[in-house]
Amino acid sequence: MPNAEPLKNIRNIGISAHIDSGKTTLSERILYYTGRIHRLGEVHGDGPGATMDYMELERERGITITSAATTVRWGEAVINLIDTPGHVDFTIEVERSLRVLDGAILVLCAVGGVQAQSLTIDRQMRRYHVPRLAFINKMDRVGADPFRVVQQMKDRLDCDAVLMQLPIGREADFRGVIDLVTMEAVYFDGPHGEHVRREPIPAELLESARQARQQMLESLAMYSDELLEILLAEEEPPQDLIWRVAKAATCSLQMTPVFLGSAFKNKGVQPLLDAVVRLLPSPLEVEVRAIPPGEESPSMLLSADPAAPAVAMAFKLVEDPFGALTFLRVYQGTLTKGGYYYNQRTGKRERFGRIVRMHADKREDIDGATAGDIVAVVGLDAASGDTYAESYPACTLERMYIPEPVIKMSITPVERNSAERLAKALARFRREDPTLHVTIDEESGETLIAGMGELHLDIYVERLRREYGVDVLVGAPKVNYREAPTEPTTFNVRHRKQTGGAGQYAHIIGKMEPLPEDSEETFVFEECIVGGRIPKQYIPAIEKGLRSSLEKGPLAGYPIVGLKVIVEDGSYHEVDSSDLAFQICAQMVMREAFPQTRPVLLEPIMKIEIECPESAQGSVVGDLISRRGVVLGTHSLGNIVRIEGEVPLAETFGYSTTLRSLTQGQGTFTLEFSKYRRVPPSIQEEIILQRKRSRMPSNSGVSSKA
Ligand SMILES: Nc1nc2c(ncn2[C@@H]2O[C@H](COP(=O)(O)OP(=O)(O)OP(=O)(O)O)[C@@H](O)[C@H]2O)c(=O)[nH]1
Repeated sequence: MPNAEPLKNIRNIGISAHIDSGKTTLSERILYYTGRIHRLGEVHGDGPGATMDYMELERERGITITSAATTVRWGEAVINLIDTPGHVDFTIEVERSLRVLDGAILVLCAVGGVQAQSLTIDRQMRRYHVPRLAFINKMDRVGADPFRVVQQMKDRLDCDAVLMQLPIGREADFRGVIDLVTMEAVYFDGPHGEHVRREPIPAELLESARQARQQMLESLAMYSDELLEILLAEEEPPQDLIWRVAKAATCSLQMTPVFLGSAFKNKGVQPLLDAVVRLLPSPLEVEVRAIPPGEESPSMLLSADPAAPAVAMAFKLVEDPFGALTFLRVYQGTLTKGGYYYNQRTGKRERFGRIVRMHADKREDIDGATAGDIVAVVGLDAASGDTYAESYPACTLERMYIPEPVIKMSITPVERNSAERLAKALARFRREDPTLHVTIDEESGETLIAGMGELHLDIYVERLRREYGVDVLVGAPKVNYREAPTEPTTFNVRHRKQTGGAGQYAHIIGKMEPLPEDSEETFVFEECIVGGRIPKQYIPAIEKGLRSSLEKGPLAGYPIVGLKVIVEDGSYHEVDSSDLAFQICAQMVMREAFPQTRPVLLEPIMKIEIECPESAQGSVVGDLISRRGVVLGTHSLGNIVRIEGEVPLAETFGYSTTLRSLTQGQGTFTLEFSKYRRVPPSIQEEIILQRKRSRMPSNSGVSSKA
């Protein structure tokens, strides 16, 4: 029978955070304390590696590349746990996970505090309205300061972070936590901290615990008149009221409760799991709306009733030696083994022959799953974000936000006979990761891969070698520039072809202008033709002709963005006008008029965050400025400094090598696409010249630099 767990006991949570904050180590401890594994594997070191980093590459590089999913039990609760990567280049994994989860744990380093990726994760959690707890990890490290991290959460994440615990001891002396709700000291005994021991608070900490509790209660009272009145009457609030108020404020995203620990030193994990159950919502408490057929907005409220028609969303595709696995979140009704369900994108009816519950890379067969559950189905022909339902058309769930790629590079198989394996591998990666784009360069015939950053593409090059035995030569990374208008212009273009056979006639008059800088659109088409000067039937052909010309701009063949075209007038011929004639005329409009808008090249600007020893700050900042970068802020964290800035993507290739040498290997950085900005004129000329050279035929006798 489908999952018999009462929905109120299910928690679907993700663990997300900045690189190296300890998500995988925390996941490992959770698996251990919930009895899913009986041996702790460390992310680094010579052991077999952490269970959740099951890909060999993850074990070697000690990083989490793909989201691993697993289900654990904690008391009465069933927790579906997704461990997500911390690298901004794998943001799609985080997007995907947060999209289908009901709550999250935001892991922060007690030393590093709020770092670049924390900001990205925070934005993603808000985008998908995901309530979250914060776990300040690495409390055992030198320089651990939870109060500074809480203040950073308030300042940089603009969230009401409320400490629910106090540390007992600091750094190497970190021994446990004080539970400010129950006012108890909590210790973690045994070789792996598996025995939780609650004691009275040590006398020397009692006063600070009382003050911290008062601070916590006053913060919570902002969300509850009932609690406020009790505090004003100077009475002792009941614990269940404190938890109830904290849960309501957390689920409404008004507050972020903060817990402390050291996953590596096996401290603080069990109270965090208690908080997941107490403070994060069950699927019953999360309102999910779907988009009815033919509509734009999610107006259809889904029901958790197991008897309602099934609705589920595919959020992750993984192909492994046993076949294609599609991870699904069930939003309504029940999925049953052997049942048939329709893909709402393709309309195809598919049989769910095998339904499994996942534990990292192992699978457990089940007979079905109900609303709220996260399971995987074997052998579906799905794409990330697809909705499945019992009928067609039934509804679709909102699509995920898929960021555009900002960098591309060519890949050429070293051995000609591996071309087929290369194509198969890229098709698989593409299905799993919609932010990976694969195209063929029309001029060179090379295979181009495009993604979210150098690391994102490097990982795929490495996976090609390891998983498919395909070695590739990688071309220099190329920046996805854009071409944008800077001034308005008018146009009056006539297309007439009267040679033998059917003639062609089309005439379009109008204007084009730049879109506002902050516009989310890349192209807007409007028409305000009166009196049938151009019959309405030809308007779609005009738009089609204009859009077909956006792909290659006149400066250097890059896509055109930020353009608005308004067709105001024109004329047509009863016999010679046609869709084709107006489509050709529209292409002529772009060829003739767009250059008059004084277009410029735009380049992707990356948000960069660097952490390095204070002693290297001068040389790191100097190098960043030499890359046309700007420093937006620096924050001192003891002997480490965090430098925040912006830098053109084109100036960041190979930056990891430079940073390593500038900081004797101590520096780390994250790069995340921020916006497009105009290229300086001198560099624009150079890019256009290079582009022209690369397009010249090789026997042109003109030497072309690499
Ligand atoms: N001192 C200390 N080190 C920790 C703690 N938790 C994790 N680490 C170490 O920090 C490093 C990164 O840990 P991971 O668990 O891989 O971090 P992650 O966030 O999963 O990393 P990515 O997924 O690659 O972003 C490893 O060397 C861990 O052993 C902790 O509580 N204290």
